[in-house]
Amino acid sequence: MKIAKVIVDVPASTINQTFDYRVPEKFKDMLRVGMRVVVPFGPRKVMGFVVGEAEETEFDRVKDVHDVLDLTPVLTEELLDLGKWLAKNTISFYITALQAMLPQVLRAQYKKELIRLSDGELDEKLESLFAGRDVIPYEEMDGSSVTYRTVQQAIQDGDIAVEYLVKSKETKKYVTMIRPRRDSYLLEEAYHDLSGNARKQRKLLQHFIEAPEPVEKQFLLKKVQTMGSTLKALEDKGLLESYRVEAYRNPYNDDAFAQTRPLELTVEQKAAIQPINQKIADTEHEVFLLHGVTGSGKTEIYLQAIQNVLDKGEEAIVLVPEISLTPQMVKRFKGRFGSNVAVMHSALSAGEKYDEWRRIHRNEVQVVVGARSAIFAPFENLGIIIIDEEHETTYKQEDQPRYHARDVAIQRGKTHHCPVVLGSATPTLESYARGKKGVYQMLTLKKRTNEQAMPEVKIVDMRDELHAGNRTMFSRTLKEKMEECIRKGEQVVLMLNRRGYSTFVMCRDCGHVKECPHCDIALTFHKNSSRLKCHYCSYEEPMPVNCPECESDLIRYFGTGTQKVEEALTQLLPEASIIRMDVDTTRRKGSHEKLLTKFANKEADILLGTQMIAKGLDFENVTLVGVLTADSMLHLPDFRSAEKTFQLLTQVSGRAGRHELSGEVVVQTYTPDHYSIELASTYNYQDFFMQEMNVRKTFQYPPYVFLALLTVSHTNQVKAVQATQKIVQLLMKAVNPGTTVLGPTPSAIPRIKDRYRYQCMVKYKNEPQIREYMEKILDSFSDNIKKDDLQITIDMQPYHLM
Ligand SMILES: Nc1ncnc2c1ncn2[C@@H]1O[C@H](COP(=O)(O)OP(=O)(O)OP(=O)(O)O)[C@@H](O)[C@H]1O
Ligand SMILES: [Zn+2]
Ligand SMILES: [Zn+2]
Repeated sequence: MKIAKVIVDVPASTINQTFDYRVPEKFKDMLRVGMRVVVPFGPRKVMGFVVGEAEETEFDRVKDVHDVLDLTPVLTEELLDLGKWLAKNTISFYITALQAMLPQVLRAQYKKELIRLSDGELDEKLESLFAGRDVIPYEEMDGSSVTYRTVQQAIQDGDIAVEYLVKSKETKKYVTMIRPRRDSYLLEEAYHDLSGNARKQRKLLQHFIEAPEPVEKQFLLKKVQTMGSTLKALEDKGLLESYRVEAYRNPYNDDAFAQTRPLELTVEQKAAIQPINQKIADTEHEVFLLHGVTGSGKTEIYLQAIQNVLDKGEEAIVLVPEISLTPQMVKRFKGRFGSNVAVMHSALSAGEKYDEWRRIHRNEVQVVVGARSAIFAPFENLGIIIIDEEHETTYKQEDQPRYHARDVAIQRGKTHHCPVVLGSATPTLESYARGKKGVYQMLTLKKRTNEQAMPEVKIVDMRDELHAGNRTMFSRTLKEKMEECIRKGEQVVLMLNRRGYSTFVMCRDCGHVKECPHCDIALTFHKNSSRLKCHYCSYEEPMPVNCPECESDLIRYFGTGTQKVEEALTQLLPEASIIRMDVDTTRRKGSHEKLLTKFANKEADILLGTQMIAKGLDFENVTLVGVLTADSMLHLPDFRSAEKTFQLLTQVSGRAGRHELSGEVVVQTYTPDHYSIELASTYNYQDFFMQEMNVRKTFQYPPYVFLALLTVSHTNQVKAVQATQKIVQLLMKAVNPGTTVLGPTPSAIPRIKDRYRYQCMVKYKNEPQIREYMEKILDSFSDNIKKDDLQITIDMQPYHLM
């Protein structure tokens, strides 16, 4: 490569373009498109991606590429193109889009090191460079007589490695291995020659006489219970040698998963998988919407379709929502495909994520199961993309680039000519409408695989409870059913629908609510520390003893936290054992898994939790599901609140009676007549869809229109309003007559971190140039953004209208 076209890591509006850099001789043969480089940019050196190459450049003064960070490209040509598409669609910088596709380790700050892998003799100059050390800073090479060529040769020979050290230090991991340098009989001779005092040395030799295979140093030292110096003595005698190898951090022990075999599909499943298999066989793109009730065997369809793809020598991406990426879920995929599966989710450390990514990058696995960002897995022969629980809002990224994984999946599916399967018991209105129109091909599973009816749902009106003198948070029905269930030795799942609820603090005398001084939102009470915290800016203060307004001491916290429910539950059913699962009890790594295993082993009668227990869990002994507050989401300022309520109730009801035992559900609510609650209780998706579509039509919301949300923020309220006002005017002038431009309106949270927030909402049916308008707006405000600390965020597919 002579001239590299580079996208530099400087996110500013004028810099969505490539810059030419000359490739110095030493990099000419190895530099390729898709690698990361370090280039001079103004006075600084910055990271960049090589996105193209040329023989010559039209510019006179072109600087040199300073350094190359990768030995193989980290982004394929397809991903480079996808990045361009992503940037354009989400109105982001190209560099931001490219960064989003890589694991964090490759995005962060870096420092390079040379690592010695071999204890054998190196090139003379290299030897003097290392000067007895195992690791040296890369820069030392620059001042030395060692050529780049020599280093590259040594890397190829496996004698040394280049390592990018990230601030977090979580890059590759190396382990030291020990192996014998002599044949067994020679070791045996040496064994007898050793003096009787050298007991540990003899033990070490003994080990290799019995088992000549290389073994990890740590393991060996532990086994023989000796120190490195003993080992060193044997190395010095030329009997053993040590060397370093790269180790993957595999968070899952693959051997621990019992192998599973494909199940004989039911008639319904067969009918559903057939069209998918056809597209796989024909190498054709199509989007399928797999609409199957909970427990209808969608996952088994995914597994078998993936098997087909693997048989064809191709690869598969499976997206599952973060919270259903449970050990149970991992087990289903690892059980079928073993170590051929990489798992990517946020609970992994940066290093673990990087390792999983590299296993994909090096074609060591063919299947990835992961949360949202796994959609960028660097596979080159994709045969299928599956999005489970396609209705989950976590598939939308809420930072730049604000993409929806579904759109990215479809884009990649088109490029790779492969099917995309969207699965759900409660598809989004958008997807279902597309299914009805034939844009997506609809596949339906109406029955559970166990042929059981869906669990019966009983709605309890909590107002009646109050009238009858029951002031607890448990209805009489729920209490009775829980008692009965536990008596029979079966288990209960209790969900507290907390979204929209928080444990805020209010004065009973004057009604004063403690708010964050920097954000217009109530502070949340944290019982453990007895402090009030803001969830938007991390502000905190101690819980007041008296009301700051009226001095009354009747200041109390309100709302129903899981802790509070647990306490009440213990009073109600003192003999029942409870596992509480919420953000607090699952913060530590692995605790989520531990709690679920405990429940699966029937070590508790009741699993009490927030939304996180509604999804994907499959316990055979659960026969009762209780929902404490079905309607707490309904009153949020969100046009999807009815849809989300319907989805959540359906999902959580689906946890009961999934195996031999039949199940029951009790839903407590203050609005029993709301259609989302009523229709969820009869599993009537069709009617819900029709009703909700009417609502969306009346109020002009998706899927009838597209939305774009601009949020403007500034520390000065007037400036925020004025800028928004101007944006509204600019847009009004540009758009079609059928398009609505709303604003300026204060955002649902009007102030965060002392910044006032106003918004402008665009509702449109057909605006082919809407993205250009948005870019123009950003351009016209670029001075205010740079110099006056104005912020404008644009979301082309808003989910949080906050
Ligand atoms: N063909 C089959 N024969 C027998 N059992 C099956 C079959 N397919 C799936 N199952 C079993 O039925 C249960 C439910 O299946 P699965 O979890 O795949 O459903 P699902 O539609 O993905 O459920 P959910 O949407 O609730 O997560 C599982 O225990 C699974 O092992
Ligand atoms: Zn008061
Ligand atoms: Zn705050």
